[in-house]
Amino acid sequence: MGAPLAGVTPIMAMTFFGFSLGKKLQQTHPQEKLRAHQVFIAGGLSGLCTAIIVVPAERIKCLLQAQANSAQKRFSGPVDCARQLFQEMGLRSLYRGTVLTLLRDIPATGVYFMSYELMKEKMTPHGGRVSDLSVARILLAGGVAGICNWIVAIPMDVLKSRFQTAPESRYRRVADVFREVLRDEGPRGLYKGFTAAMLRAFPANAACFLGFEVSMKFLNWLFPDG
Ligand SMILES: CC(=O)O[C@H](CC(=O)[O-])C[N+](C)(C)C
Repeated sequence: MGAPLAGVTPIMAMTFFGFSLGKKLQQTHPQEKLRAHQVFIAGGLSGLCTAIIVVPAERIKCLLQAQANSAQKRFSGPVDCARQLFQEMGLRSLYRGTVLTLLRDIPATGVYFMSYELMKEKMTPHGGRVSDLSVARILLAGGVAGICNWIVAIPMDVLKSRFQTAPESRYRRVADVFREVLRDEGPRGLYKGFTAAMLRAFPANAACFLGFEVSMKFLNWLFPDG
């Protein structure tokens, strides 16, 4: 539990940093409202930026989860796992699964932020301000964004987890893992874990966006000109 929790904070910080950078790069002035496809692009950039933390964090998480279900204990914990991977094959081993993570997170994070912004806009009363939305509406928008994110992310997430936990020699290319899942389980195999991901997605992301909005309000109150 400790390791995933310790990983979530920098990942979410990087997620929101990448998104805000993606928005700034497309705006001509700070108040400019972006169109839906521009919000998607900003989210995609966020997915790209987070890969630097997400890939090794998930490689370690997936290996430890796989080990928990087997009799053989190769790693004593996350730090030992990182150390062993690095000693064996350097950064290349820690960053195994980068392509699949990018294929998952660039589109999924684009959809994540786009659906959140669209939901907030749709729920804003005519003539009202998006920034005045109630807590319940922010929770709803965040929860729906989490669901949309996972609908897009799940197939690549299934492939990525398999790829990251397999012995180095098992798959030569990313396409090999895709072919294997389709051959053994059919297209349904790409949606393994769908229900569990959905059950977690709504509350986790509702809370995440509420935390983000509250922190932003607090920071804007502390530094009104910042
Ligand atoms: C795939 C993933 O980590 O999704 C995040 C939401 C969640 O439920 O964990 C969102 N994001 C990729 C934007 C960090």
